[in-house]
Amino acid sequence: MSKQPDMEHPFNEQFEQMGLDARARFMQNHLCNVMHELQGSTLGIDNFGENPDGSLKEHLKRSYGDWLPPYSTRMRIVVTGAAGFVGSHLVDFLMKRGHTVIAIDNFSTGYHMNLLDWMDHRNFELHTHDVRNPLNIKGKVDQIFHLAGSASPDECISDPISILTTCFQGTINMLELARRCNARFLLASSCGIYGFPLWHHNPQSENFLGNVKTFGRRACHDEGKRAAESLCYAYAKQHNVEVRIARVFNTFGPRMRIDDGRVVSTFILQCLRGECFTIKGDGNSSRSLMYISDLIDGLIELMLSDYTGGPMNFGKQEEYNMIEVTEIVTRAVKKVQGDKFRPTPTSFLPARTDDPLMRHPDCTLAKEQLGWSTKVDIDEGMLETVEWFAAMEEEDWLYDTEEEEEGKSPPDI
Ligand SMILES: O=C(O)[C@H]1O[C@H](OP(=O)(O)OP(=O)(O)OC[C@H]2O[C@@H](n3ccc(=O)[nH]c3=O)[C@H](O)[C@@H]2O)[C@H](O)[C@@H](O)[C@@H]1O
Repeated sequence: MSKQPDMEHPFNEQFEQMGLDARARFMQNHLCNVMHELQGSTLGIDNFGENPDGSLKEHLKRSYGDWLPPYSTRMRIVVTGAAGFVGSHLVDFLMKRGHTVIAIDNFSTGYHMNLLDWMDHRNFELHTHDVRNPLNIKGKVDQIFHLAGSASPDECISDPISILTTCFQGTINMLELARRCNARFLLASSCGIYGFPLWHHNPQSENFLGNVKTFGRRACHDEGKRAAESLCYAYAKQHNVEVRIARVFNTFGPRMRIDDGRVVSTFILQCLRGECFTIKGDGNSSRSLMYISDLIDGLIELMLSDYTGGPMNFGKQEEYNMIEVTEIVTRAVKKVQGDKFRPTPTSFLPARTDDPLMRHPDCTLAKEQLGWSTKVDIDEGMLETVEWFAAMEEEDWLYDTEEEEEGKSPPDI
C-alpha cells in the first residue's frame, strides 16, 4: 500500500508552512495517489486510457491540465542533482507525466524546498547522497539523468577539488549504476568544455574542440566536464552503456541559487534591492541566456532520441552583452515593482580572470536531430524569474539546507 494522507491530521506542520500554490499542488498529489489506488494501485497516469468509459481519463485531464506523458510507458527514472535549479525543474516535468522519480542530491547546493511539491507523492523517492560515493539501486531503472555537480563561478575558486572530483568520480559511479541497471544515461555537460572561445570560434558548434587550460580559474569545471564526457564514451564502448550528452549553455529561471555569483541571479537581486549592478570588465563580454523550460524540453528530447552521434549543444541563439543584461533585468523588475521601482546605478569592476569573452551556441544539430529550438522570449523568461525572486525575497528566503552525513557507507536504495 502506498503512502496515504494521514486522515486524522491532514494539515501537518509542513503543510502549514507552505504558500497557497504549494498547498494546492500538495492536495493534487494526494488526489492523484487516491486515483491511482482506485485504478488498481500500479496504474500510472499514462494508463488511464484503460478505464472502461474513459471518464477517469477525462477527469484527470481536467484536474491536471498538461499532465500527459510524452512516453508511451511509465518509467523509473533517476535524477542526480535533483534538488538543484535544473534538477528540480526536470523532476517537476517527469513527475507531472506520471513517472517514478528517484531523486539524488547531497544538498550541498540544492534545496529541499525545490522538491517540496513531491515529498509526499507515491511516485517520488528522495535520497541524500553524494555521487562521489557509489550508489546501488534495487529494481529496474530505465533512465539516469546525471545532473549533480556545481558550476558556480565562485566555487570554482573556493572548492575546485570538490567540483573536479564530483565531475570525475561522480560520473564513474553513476555510469556504473547505469551499467548494472542497463539504464540509458544522460550527462548534463557544459559549454564550459569549450573554454575560452575566440572570435573565429563564434558561435560554438559541437565540432569546436575547445580552448581550455588545465590550470585556469575554471579548469576544475571545464576539464571535469571534459573528463566526464570521455568517461561516457568509454562506458559506451567498453560496457555498451547507452549514453547521451547535453552541452548546456547559460540557463536562467526560478530556483537559481541566489549566492553562486552567476550574472542573472546577481543582477536581479541587485536591481530588486536597489543596489548597484556590478559589471565585471567593460560590459562587452556576452552570453546566450536560455530559459529553464527550453532546456528541460531539450534534455527530455535528447534522452528519448536515438541519436548517438556525439554531444549536443543546448542554448539560446541570441547573444547579449552585460550592459544589455542589466537592461533586460531592469525591464522585468520595473514591471514587478511598479511604482516602487528605483533605477539601479552601474559600477564597473575588474574583469574576472579567465572570463570567456563570449559564449554563443550553434544549435543546428539539436534542431536537425530533435527538432528542438528555444521558444521562450528573454523578456518573458526574465519576468517569470524576477517574479519568483521577488516572492522569495518577501518570504525571507525560506531555504533549508542539509549537509550530507560524511563517512556513510555506500547506500543500497
Ligand atoms: O551557467 C553556466 O552555464 C556557466 O556559468 C558560469 O559561467 P559564466 O558564463 O561565466 O556565467 P556567469 O557567472 O553568469 O557570468 C557571465 C558573465 O557575467 C559577468 N558578470 C557576472 C557576475 C557579475 O556580478 N557581474 C558580471 O559582469 C561575468 O564576468 C561573465 O562575463 C560557470 O562558471 C560555468 O562553468 C557555467 O557553465
